[in-house]
Amino acid sequence: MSHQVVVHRSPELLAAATAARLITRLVDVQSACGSASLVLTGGRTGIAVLEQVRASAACGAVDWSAVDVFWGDERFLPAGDPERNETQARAALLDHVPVDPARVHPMAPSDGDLGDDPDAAAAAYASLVADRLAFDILLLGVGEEGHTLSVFPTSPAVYETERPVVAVRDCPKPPPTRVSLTLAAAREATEVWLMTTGANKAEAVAMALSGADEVQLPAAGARGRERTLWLVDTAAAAKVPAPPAA
Ligand SMILES: O=C(O)[C@H](O)[C@@H](O)[C@H](O)[C@H](O)COP(=O)(O)O
Repeated sequence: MSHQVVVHRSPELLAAATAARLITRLVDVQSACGSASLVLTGGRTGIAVLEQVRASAACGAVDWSAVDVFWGDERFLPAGDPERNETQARAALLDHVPVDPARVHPMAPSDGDLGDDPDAAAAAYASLVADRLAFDILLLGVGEEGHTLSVFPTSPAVYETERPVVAVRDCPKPPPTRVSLTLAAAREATEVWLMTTGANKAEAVAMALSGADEVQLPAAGARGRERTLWLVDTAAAAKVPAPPAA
């Protein structure tokens, strides 16, 4: 399965163009299937795209009541904590579109019914998504050292092949405790979109697109069943090897 790379001239253009792409893709999937499943991520780029979806004149073209919303990973913090990916996604988009609350599936907070137990939160989410992993679109960010979701190089999570969702501890990117889909679970998605900007990501992007091993560069293991799309700005694309001359 090859991957597609789309380069935008700036982070702002990447966010706006990816938002337009996401709206169009959701509309197309809903036209064919009536509903759509979307997995959100955290991080600056992921949230900026959601903000641009909300700002788009085409936002209302999506039947938001027929979108099933999931998260690829979550910071294991109390409900409403401003650092939670859910909190940021709600502020950026979900609180401003008519989603069906029953179809929005956040990962458990650290102060919820499951208690301060990330393993229990991971097991509960694994049960929820077990037979729903064929997500239509799974959005991902990419870290400087090549992490994606909350799967970091050489971490226990990167070796996980049985469970679709795991607890992550001692995460190099704060906060240290998280809940995350595994790469194997992410690969069940129909389309995986990796979105990142900035010169500090150029090395990770180039390594991922040059066949790096997923243990050392987890983003390299993020592939969709039908499509893997890298959405980057010029700075993040700076070290991507030029395609061979036709
Ligand atoms: O919870 C998180 O932080 C994200 O899941 C993480 O994987 C993020 O997407 C990357 O670290 C990129 O973040 P930036 O887009 O802010 O660089």
